[in-house]
Amino acid sequence: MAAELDVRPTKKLGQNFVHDPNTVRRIVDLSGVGQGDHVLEVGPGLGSLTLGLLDSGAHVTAVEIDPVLGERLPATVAERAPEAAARFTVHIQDALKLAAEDLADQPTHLVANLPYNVAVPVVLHLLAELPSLAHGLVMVQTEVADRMAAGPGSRTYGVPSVKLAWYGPARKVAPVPRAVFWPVPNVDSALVGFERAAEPVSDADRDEVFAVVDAAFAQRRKTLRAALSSWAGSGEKAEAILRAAGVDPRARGEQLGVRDFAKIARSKSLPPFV
Ligand SMILES: C[S@@+](CC[C@H](N)C(=O)[O-])C[C@H]1O[C@@H](n2cnc3c(N)ncnc32)[C@H](O)[C@@H]1O
Repeated sequence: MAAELDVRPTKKLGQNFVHDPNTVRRIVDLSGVGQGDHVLEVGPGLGSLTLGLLDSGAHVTAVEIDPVLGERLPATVAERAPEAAARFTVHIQDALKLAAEDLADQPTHLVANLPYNVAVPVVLHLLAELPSLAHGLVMVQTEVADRMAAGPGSRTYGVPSVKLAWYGPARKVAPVPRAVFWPVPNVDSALVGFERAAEPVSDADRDEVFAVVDAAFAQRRKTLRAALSSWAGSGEKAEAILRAAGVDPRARGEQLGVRDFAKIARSKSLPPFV
């Protein structure tokens, strides 16, 4: 298909296309999407996953940054799946700038083979921007999949793990061999599934919680007392906030779960710290 379109994939946009129909079927099956579901696909590229998603009976809204690829998609769908054309929409746009009001419907599922360099920012942006998004299955670089799904205490636990956990649970679903892509990337891939939790983790302000997480992991080898001293205003203040939150000031960020980070943020927003 790529040769037919005279496409020259660019590394900058993470353009590695899945050409294996079994992999497409597997992703669609694992995503659980079907008749009547509303799917958001980021980076449809040449449309192999798009066609698989449409084949399930789902409505698909695709967001593609590359106009050369995006402008071809309606014709590809009309030719390969004419019965599904009415269930397909494409926006030629940066997914990192997508806003709820750009979309005519409210997607419930994110299913995507993501551009690897922006995979985590895209997922976090869409979860923040689209409250209707309840389920996700995304293909990312294996190391990123490990970071997204890691729990406290693990070597790969970090900012992506905690921020994703703010929205709900994430898990590494399956590895994907590099041979299914064209061009073949020099990294391995994996599928990550995530769900939005029915109840928020905490009523703390998300931006405040994320600020604590960023500060704690910016110096992950340091104790929380030291790592949070600038965020709090001083080491003494950091220690008092941590104690009020019931968190040991000598602990490190990598030992805390998302609820602990939320308690720390809450604690700073309450007297005597405000
Ligand atoms: C890994 S390829 C996946 C292509 C296709 N879904 C597949 O599986 O064959 C990533 C796609 O995301 C697009 N892309 C890159 N950055 C993007 C962004 N910020 N917003 C939307 N699409 C983007 C690329 O142009 C490319 O088509």
